[in-house]
Amino acid sequence: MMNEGKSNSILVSGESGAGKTETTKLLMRYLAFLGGRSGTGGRTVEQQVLESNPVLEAFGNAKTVRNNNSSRFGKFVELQFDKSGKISGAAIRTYLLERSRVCQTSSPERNYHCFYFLCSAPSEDIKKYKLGDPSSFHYLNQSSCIRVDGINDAEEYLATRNAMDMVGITEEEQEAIFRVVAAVLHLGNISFAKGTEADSSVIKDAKSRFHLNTAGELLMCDCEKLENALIKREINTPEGVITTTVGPNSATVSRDGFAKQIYSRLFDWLVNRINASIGQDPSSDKLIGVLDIYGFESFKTNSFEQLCINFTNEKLQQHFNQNVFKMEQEEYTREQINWSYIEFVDNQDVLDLIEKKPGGIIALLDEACMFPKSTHETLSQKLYEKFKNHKRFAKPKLSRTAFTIQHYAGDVIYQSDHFLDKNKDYVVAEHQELLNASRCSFVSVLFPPAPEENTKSSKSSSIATRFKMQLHELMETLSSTEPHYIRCVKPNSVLKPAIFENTNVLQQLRCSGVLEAIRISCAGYPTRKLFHDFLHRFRILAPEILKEKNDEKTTCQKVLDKIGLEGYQIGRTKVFLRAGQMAELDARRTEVRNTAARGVQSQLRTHVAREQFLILRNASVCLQSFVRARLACKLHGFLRQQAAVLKIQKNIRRYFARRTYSQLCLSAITLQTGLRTMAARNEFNSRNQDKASIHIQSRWRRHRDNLSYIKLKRAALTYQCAWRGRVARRELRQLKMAARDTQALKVAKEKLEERVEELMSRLSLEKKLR
Ligand SMILES: Nc1ncnc2c1ncn2[C@@H]1O[C@H](COP(=O)(O)OP(=O)(O)OP(=O)(O)O)[C@@H](O)[C@H]1O
Repeated sequence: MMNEGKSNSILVSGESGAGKTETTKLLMRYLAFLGGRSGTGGRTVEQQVLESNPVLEAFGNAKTVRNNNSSRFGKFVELQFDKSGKISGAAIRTYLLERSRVCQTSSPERNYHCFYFLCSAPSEDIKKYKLGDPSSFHYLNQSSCIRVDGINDAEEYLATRNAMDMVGITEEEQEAIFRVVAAVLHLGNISFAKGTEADSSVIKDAKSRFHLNTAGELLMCDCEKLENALIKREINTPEGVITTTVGPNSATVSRDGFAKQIYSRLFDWLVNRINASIGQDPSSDKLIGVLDIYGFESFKTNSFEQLCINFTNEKLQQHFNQNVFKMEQEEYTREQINWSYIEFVDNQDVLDLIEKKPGGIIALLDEACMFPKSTHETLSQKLYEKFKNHKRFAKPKLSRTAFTIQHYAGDVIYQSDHFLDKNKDYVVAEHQELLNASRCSFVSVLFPPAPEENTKSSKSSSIATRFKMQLHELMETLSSTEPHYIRCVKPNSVLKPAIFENTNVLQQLRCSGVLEAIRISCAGYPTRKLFHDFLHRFRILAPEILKEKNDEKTTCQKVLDKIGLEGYQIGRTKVFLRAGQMAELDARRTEVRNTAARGVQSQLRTHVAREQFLILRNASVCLQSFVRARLACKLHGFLRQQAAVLKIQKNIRRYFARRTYSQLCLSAITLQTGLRTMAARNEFNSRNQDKASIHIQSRWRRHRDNLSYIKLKRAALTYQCAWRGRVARRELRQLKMAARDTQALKVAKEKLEERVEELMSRLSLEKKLR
């Protein structure tokens, strides 16, 4: 798409249950991977598109005979790309939701998944919406199939709510959505009985009234008005508005119509809401559209929906024929290349039969809807009459209302019984007014007031015509894009893996024109390019040939010869290539470009790497010096800290040591003092004792010595006295002898006398002292 500058579309087709939806999901995932924006904040467009699938499947898919998860609506997803090839926006367009399923299901089919999911919701939700087992609701219990293998309704309910969160549907909106879904279920349980007057009806019983009131509460509208809207009709006449009543059957039809309208509007709202939250890119001019539309259907009983579905498939088949066969072969002829024409089955006549205006089935159906007196029988008669000679139309032998159309995929018998009702697309004015006046803004938005002048035209609008117009628009979109086809083939009808029903598979391949498509792609030239475009793209494979001054055709021929391709053809203005040759040329071109790119890249990378290296080196040197400075600072700080710590430790230790020492000293001194005091006291005591004993001894000795001295002295004195007396008497006798002789003796006599006296006084003194 980016190379060619042209939008693309992928048309996924096949029978119901062949795998279209699954293929579409894989495609979307692949495109999201290719064009996704990684790393952007929030949810990307592609994520939101992928996450919208569970929401649309919950409300638009149902179990059918052919597929447990059959899409009951068509879907065209438009991925918009910006100039850089990234997804910049997306839009989902849906086509013709099968409304009748809301009110009518038959075994073994189911109604839309969301009803069953809601009935398996957590108990608080069940209580809030006054729900119960699915089999208690008329819209669900018409079929005996309530559960489907492989679908866990309770888990799916939570998954759907989760997906709603993802696509940006708020909690209040989700609450309102499920309230409306529950209201539809309750509406279905309202039964009517015949009223007292003719053509009138009343609410059948208390149970029906309960459901009526619950539906009214859930839709937040007046219950009495809801009842009137179901059993009464207002008719505008020139004289004024007349209110009439309707019988039970008409009331039931009115109820079902009401429920279908609500559900289809809810579905449209969901699609619009998802589109609004994904966002479009108005500036985008390139898109890839993926079309997943309901597959061809042929049941036992086929009705209006099957006609629309098969009409769509016919349209798509024609698009396929146009692109693969008609246009292809026309171009071969125009370009005058060697070609033998391949036949194919053209389905233009079936399309004319259905959509031609005037005179096609849809036109006749619309016409019949305009006449109040038309019935399905009159419609059938008209069809039989009009197409009695049409080779694609037939009347089954024993039926008065059925008709057969020979589709490209086989004959289908349609029962026209409900064609008229199903084709009418108008909202009963009373229903419109009632819900528009709802106290719930969500419900009133679903039913905006219809403009006065449009009321008439909307009454007459038909579903088939609207659908035809939608398809026409779709075809126009597809025509402006490069189409790609994916044909899904259903291997078996028992929905089991690894079983291939060969006849069935072959029939599908034949009907969808795949066999002819294979023949044409084997024999044909799927790729073609204008000479100029071809040379512009592939000139790099042979640049020297371009230097020669030849015309474009010859240059193309020479380039292709040089490359050595075989089997191609040169037309008048274009080069026609066989399947795979373009890819081969592209591969060679890519190789040449890659080699050149590698040279440029290596030079550029060297330059960039050197620049980066220098920047890196400077930065790293700067960083290193800074880091080193920081480390040195840190080390310095650490060392300072360590020194401080040591100092503090030293001081603390010194303090503690000193304190301990002081305490020790004090204790020692105290101890020493005590001991010394004790010793001194002992010494003192002993000295005192010694002194006392010495004193005593000295006193005693003195006393003893004094006594002995006194004794000695006395003795000495006694001796001395005795001696001296003897000596003195001897001297006295001598003196007396000398005195007698002389005077000297007289003096000596006197001296001796004095002496005797002195000694006598001393002796008396001593005697006194003693
Ligand atoms: N590629 C696949 N791999 C495994 N199973 C697949 C694949 N494609 C389809 N199936 C199985 O087939 C079933 C039907 O596929 P899917 O819903 O895609 O069919 P469909 O063609 O879209 O049908 P319808 O037209 O009814 O919507 C899937 O539920 C799945 O079980």
